[in-house]
Amino acid sequence: MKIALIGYGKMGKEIEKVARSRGHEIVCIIDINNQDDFESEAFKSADVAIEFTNPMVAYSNYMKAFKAGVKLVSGSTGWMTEHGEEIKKLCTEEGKTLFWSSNFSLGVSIFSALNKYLAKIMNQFPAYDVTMSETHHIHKLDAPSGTAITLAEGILEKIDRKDKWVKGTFLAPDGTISGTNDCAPNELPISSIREGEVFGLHTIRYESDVDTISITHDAKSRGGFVLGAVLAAEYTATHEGFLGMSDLFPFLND
Ligand SMILES: NC(=O)C1=CN([C@@H]2O[C@H](COP(=O)(O)OP(=O)(O)OC[C@H]3O[C@@H](n4cnc5c(N)ncnc54)[C@H](OP(=O)(O)O)[C@@H]3O)[C@@H](O)[C@H]2O)C=CC1
Ligand SMILES: O=C(O)C1=N[C@H](C(=O)O)C[C@H](O)C1
Repeated sequence: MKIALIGYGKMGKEIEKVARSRGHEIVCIIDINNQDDFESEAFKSADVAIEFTNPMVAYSNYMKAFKAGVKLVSGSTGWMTEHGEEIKKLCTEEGKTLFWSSNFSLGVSIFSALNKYLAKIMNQFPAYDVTMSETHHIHKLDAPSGTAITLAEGILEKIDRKDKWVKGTFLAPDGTISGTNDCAPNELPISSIREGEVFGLHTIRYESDVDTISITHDAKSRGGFVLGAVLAAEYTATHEGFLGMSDLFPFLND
């Protein structure tokens, strides 16, 4: 399969290696300095482009790839709130294709199914309140993480006494703390910590007066995200529309 890369940072570079090791050809690499290449024949020849950039530029990259007629896989986070509905509509009603996930790892897909199952149980036990926390490396631009937002949406779907997630405390790389976890009973706070080179740590915690139940996913490397993105590209080559992990792993759907 012919793959183009958009964004050649931490994820883009690892995806290149895994894609080549699975027999794919990298036909074009677009980074911040060669934006004209969206119009190149090499880019247009790709079966799929894999995009990992940042919250500010992801949307405009999608528009450029759609214009070039190239299907997309993207893991960029932080753009959904502003442009999510428009992009979904372009894919469901106007023939464009984007496979997007806030987290491409199989482990997080399993964790996400477990999260929803636990939330469904905890809906019956109001003595427990739920909070979330996520920890990532100091270079990360968005907070809360895209994964934390997706997990929070899974909880809100199942727990009737919660109807919105809110930003909780934020521990910045320089050690300063801002924000608060004090919130209304209907709100689910997500704390964010930025330290060192942490790949991605997500915890969901249910707490009563007498005990705590918590579940955690801890990424040991970027390997899971990278393999998942390449598997998603292989899937996207033969599928259309707005795609996600529930298409790739339908057996995990509830
Ligand atoms: N869904 C998932 O499983 C995962 C998602 N992510 C998300 O993916 C994104 C990228 O992560 P990561 O690779 O770690 O980030 P990096 O900052 O390491 O890489 C991003 C790259 O994109 C480049 N870039 C900036 N602007 C443009 C542009 N307009 N067009 C093309 N390239 C551009 C950057 O260049 P420069 O440095 O010069 O600005 C940089 O090389 C983030 O949003 C992160 O949250 C990350 C891991 C897993
Ligand atoms: O920026 C990262 O590194 C990651 N971003 C994604 C997110 O925002 O959830 C996925 C993963 O946790 C790594």
